[in-house]
Amino acid sequence: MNFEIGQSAQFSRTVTETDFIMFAGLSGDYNPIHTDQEYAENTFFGGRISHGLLTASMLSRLLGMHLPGPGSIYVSQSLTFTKPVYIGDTITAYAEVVKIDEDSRLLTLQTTCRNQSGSTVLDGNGVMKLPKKEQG
Ligand SMILES: C[C@@H](O)CC(=O)SCCNC(=O)CCNC(=O)[C@H](O)C(C)(C)COP(=O)(O)OP(=O)(O)OC[C@H]1O[C@@H](n2cnc3c(N)ncnc32)[C@H](O)[C@@H]1OP(=O)(O)O
Repeated sequence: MNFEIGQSAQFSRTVTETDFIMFAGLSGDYNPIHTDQEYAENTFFGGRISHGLLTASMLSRLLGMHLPGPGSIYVSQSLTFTKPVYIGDTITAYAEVVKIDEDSRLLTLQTTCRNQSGSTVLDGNGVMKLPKKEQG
């Protein structure tokens, strides 16, 4: 396996209102904290916040496309949503290899998402199974 402890990858994107609407349609989760401005403004959060799994979907892209990348499959992912994500926030998803099990072809990555202020909004660990050598 051509991976090493400490190897990392990241990318950033800005969350839009369209993301909220499309994710609500895709998932069927129309929770008013995401979809109803008036409702959300009257909560502790002061406005609509991202679906937690919309933010987490950035990890899917990071692990599936970058590290370990295409051909790998998700085995597990822990998620702690530490701060809300708002429309217009620029989120950086980051993954770092923390464990390599050559025999079982399992890679464990520490995964975080941070906002433009550097605050962690999501934290967890992902485990990915790598394809056999002959599969790529
Ligand atoms: C399944 C989907 O439909 C729902 C989602 O995906 S929600 C999106 C993902 N989650 C988040 O974005 C949460 C991010 N994390 C946080 O904001 C905080 O870590 C926390 C609020 C979860 C916990 O903060 P903490 O300070 O440790 O805990 P408190 O319990 O003291 O809460 C702080 C204030 O938050 C208010 N609050 C909690 N839950 C709700 C809620 N469902 N709606 C509105 N407000 C909520 C809580 O009232 C506290 O405010 P208070 O003035 O102190 O009472």
